[in-house]
Amino acid sequence: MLSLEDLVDECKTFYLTGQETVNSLLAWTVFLLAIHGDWQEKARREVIEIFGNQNPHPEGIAKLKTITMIINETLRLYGPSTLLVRQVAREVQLGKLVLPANMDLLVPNMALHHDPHLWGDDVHLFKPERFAEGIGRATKYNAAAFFPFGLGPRSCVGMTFAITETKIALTMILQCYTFTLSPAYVHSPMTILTLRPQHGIQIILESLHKDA
Ligand code: HEM
Repeated sequence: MLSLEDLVDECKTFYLTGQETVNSLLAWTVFLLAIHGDWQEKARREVIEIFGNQNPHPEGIAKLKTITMIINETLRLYGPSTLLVRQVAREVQLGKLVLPANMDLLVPNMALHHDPHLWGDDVHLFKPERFAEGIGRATKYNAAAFFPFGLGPRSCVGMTFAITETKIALTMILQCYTFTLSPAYVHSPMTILTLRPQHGIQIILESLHKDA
């Protein structure tokens, strides 16, 4: 049975892992769409086609193909989680290496997401079309090429919730505004638990509805 302390710990974990991560993902997605106006337009066209100016609903969210590609490409380039931590339970052979028990193992998913051997020479470019045929095709079915939510039995329990939340917020932003990057923006991604823009992301919003 969970003690009160365990319960409080679980609530803190959900707050921390659930809030900052989605916040970062949404911020980086808006940033990338602000500098890639063509993808912003494609995303808006899809949103208007599916929802018009109505609030997003579950059936429509399931149909958002372009937005899904954009979110995956953002998770690849600026995934909120930059590395996973594991502790070796007992001595184990991993390829040519022998890992002793209790060793801390850092698995840098961000390095793999930026590896030109896995993604090609255009690895640093924002190209959501990589994901046009889904994650399997984009990674050539290599599970170690893309795992923004971790891998294995301890992978993120909030993944579907996080992606749905991001889609809802992004849909509502795209329905109301066009946006560009402010000249005040200084590019400086840094990791404090999640990958964040050190100085924030300054965006210039223009309302799509004259009376808004
Ligand atoms: C874009 C958003 C998110 C990203 C990129 C993300 C990423 C991750 C990663 C990489 C892990 C560790 C997996 C591992 O060690 O293999 C994790 C674990 C976890 N995440 Fe998320 N997460 C996100 C959103 C959320 C949300 C919204 C929630 C809850 C509402 C959540 C709850 C958790 C919990 C409870 C764990 C620990 C699972 C365990 O240890 O069994 N995450 N997440």
